[in-house]
Amino acid sequence: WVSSQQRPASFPPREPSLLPWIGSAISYFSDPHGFLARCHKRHGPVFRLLLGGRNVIVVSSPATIFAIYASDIAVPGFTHNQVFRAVIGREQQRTKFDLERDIFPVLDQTLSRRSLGALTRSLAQIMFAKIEHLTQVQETQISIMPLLTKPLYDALNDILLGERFASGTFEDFYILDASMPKRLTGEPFWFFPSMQARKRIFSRLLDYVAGSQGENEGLIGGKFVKALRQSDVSQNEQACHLLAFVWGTHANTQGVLIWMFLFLFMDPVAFHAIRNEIDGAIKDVFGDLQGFLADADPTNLDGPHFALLTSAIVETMRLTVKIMGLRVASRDFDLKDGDKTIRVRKGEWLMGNVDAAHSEESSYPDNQKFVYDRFANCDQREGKWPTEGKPWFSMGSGRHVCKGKYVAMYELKISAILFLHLFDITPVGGAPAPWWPLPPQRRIIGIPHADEVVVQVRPRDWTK
Ligand code: HEM
Repeated sequence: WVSSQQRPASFPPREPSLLPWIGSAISYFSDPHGFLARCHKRHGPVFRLLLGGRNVIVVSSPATIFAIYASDIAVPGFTHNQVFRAVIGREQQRTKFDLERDIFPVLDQTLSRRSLGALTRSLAQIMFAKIEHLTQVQETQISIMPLLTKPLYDALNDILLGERFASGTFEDFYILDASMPKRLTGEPFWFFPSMQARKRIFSRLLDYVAGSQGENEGLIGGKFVKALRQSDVSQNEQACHLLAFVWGTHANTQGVLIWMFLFLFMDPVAFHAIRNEIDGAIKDVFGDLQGFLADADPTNLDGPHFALLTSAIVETMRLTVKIMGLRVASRDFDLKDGDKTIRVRKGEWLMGNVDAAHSEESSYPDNQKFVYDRFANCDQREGKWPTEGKPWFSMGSGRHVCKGKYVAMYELKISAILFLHLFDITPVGGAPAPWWPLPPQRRIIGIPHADEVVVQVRPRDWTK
């Protein structure tokens, strides 16, 4: 007792665990957000955990999370290899191909805000063509997931990969994606349906790479295949890389889109305010729907005309996207946390507690609530992200900020505008269930899967 009294208190404090090697992994993976919140309460904003043999330092203050993401000493620990392994079910084969070196520059070039024009010229039109038939029927009942995300999935594949991979894989993608939380954390699961679904998408991608039609096929697909071929990657392995890319392109955007509509169903005031804003902007900025379809450039969707919609999108992400990008220290270094210094050792893992940052009461009063106009008065001039200066990490930040940040925002806006402008959408069975907040057992590390909600879709009167 005496010696423990004399030992200097270690900083950061360590969360005790009885299990060697496993440490706190079971508590963490069964309710990541709840577990971190309990540790935060016990130890304060910085603490250490043992997670499956890894020493992880968790920090919660936004300034320290920003510092980690900006640092070149803290390198991504949850890399693309892990996404590959989760989607494909095995490690990448060793080849000369390097995703960051060979494909990231293509993404930077194609998906940067400035070059988005080529992508955005047709997205609204292709999507409209895919949902126009719903304006001809009086009423239809359909699950919200395919309603909202299938047209977007098909349209984006058409643009990014080209016509040959434009349609026919949505249902299988959905089955595969549903198994991803378990695939990523290595939990056992009933894998047969998801393996079969993966096999079917894979065989489509194998045909795609075998019949590749040159580097200009789609905005990214042709260049991706060319880079893989130049690195002597086999066709089988090429299809695997493309499959991991397809998952990364769609999964998060789909999750956010569904959650935004669920939040709007639960908040009729928000629903009507955003729809009024959309109707007004289509009239004032574009003249009518045809004008919008012809000219839905990202610059026309920024600014005050869509301030509420933009705000609702980033607010949906604040609540649902709390991806805690892990980093590994590539050498020893000192990390400042307010007036304290955290000594980080080479090989230690660092985790930003994004949940704590997104729940800061001083930045986000009533922080567990969906407040659709929370960001409406922030600076939303062209190209500005309304969360600048706020503790908001849904797209990461710093060196490895999301490469699809602008395209994702654009896709979400186009989808919301088309669906809210064209249709009345209501959950079947009257008053919607309170889908939020989620019970602890449904909180996962990525975006939680939303319930299957069946909605009634009716064309709005003006479409007749
Ligand atoms: C709402 C949709 C999306 C969300 C919430 C999202 C979220 C994120 C987050 C949080 C990170 C950083 C992870 C970390 O720090 O370790 C990230 C990275 C990345 N995202 Fe996204 N993402 C979305 C859409 C997209 C899309 C549409 C694409 C591609 C078309 C994309 C491509 C990437 C890539 C390539 C990276 C890795 C960047 C790097 O390591 O340098 N994302 N995303």
